[in-house]
Amino acid sequence: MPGLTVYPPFPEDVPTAPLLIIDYALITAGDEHEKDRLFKAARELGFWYLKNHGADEEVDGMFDMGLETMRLPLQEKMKFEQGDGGLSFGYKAAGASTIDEKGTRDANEFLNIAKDDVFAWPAVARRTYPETVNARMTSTIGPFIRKAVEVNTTLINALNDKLGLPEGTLAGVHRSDAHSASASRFIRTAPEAYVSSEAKLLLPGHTDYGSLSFLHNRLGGLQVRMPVTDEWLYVKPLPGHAVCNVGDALTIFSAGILRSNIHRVVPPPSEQKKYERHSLVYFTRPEDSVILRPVEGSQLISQEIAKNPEKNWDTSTTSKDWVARRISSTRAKNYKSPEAWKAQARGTETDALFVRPAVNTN
Ligand SMILES: O=C(O)CCC(=O)C(=O)O
Ligand SMILES: [Fe+2]
Repeated sequence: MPGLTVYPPFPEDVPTAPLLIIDYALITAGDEHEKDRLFKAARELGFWYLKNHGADEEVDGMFDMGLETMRLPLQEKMKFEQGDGGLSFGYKAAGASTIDEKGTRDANEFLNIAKDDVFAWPAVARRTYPETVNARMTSTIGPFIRKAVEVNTTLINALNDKLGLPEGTLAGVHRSDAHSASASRFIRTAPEAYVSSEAKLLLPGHTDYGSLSFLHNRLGGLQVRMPVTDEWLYVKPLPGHAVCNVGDALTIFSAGILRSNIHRVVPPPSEQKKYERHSLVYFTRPEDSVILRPVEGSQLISQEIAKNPEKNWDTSTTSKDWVARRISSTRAKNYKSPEAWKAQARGTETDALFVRPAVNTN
């Protein structure tokens, strides 16, 4: 059975998040007004829809490949389990992650495929994958990853311009031939989880670890937490539109100008609950050895740093370690205590991470 290529009706009475629709064709044509709109979306909500991205066919293929892989026997999939060491490449079984500080297990299966393996194919750069992945490496996964890299690079270059950075500054820390944690992720969540999930959360509130995410949904469930009001609103899937969002690394590179917004996944709304949920993301993450701190060369970023002297945006952490900390700390096997979970599993979602301890003047 192919993936769910139709978009089941989304209920009319459910409030949805007001994401701007950015036209990728205008961005590639260098339209300054559209680039301004992209910059606005990346600063204010950190999420936007992207139309005319040209990846629909590749996305359909990835949904089929993802499902073929998920339908393999669990025992087969477990041969490719991602492990507990902080690398996210490979298969993650349902229940292998925690979704809250009590250690409640998640209900999602993931298939994460490293960009480095796709570009190195048939050589192995990071790890091996199930046969269903190997069989489609050239026909499906390669074309999708190349499109996703192209789209995210174009958006990153547009943001680079609007931040007033010298040309190619951000692209220079996201070179596609350098090793990074960049990867595609296919997610499957069975409808039983919508009722059995203790916390009624499929993915807890989080920010993405990397720079830019290129997400494809057919079923509702994704929610963003609105700035100011803190209200959780569904992101309605729109045919032909990707959902893009800023991750922690772009927030740090820009000293907080770009917004890595908190989001989560809950069961699909009303009638949509009868469907199994599948989603597909491509995460662009910085090169492994890049230290996460504001980049130099932009007046806008320097001014932002000067305006907020209480924030220390220099994490002194490489991208590789940043991602590893966030991934390994949510593995169920690594669960220690509510305090440890809260301290370790979060990124920019605790602004506190970047606030220097108050100086005691008493
Ligand atoms: O499944 C979705 O809609 C979102 C997934 C997500 O936020 C993630 O994998 O980081
Ligand atoms: Fe996410």
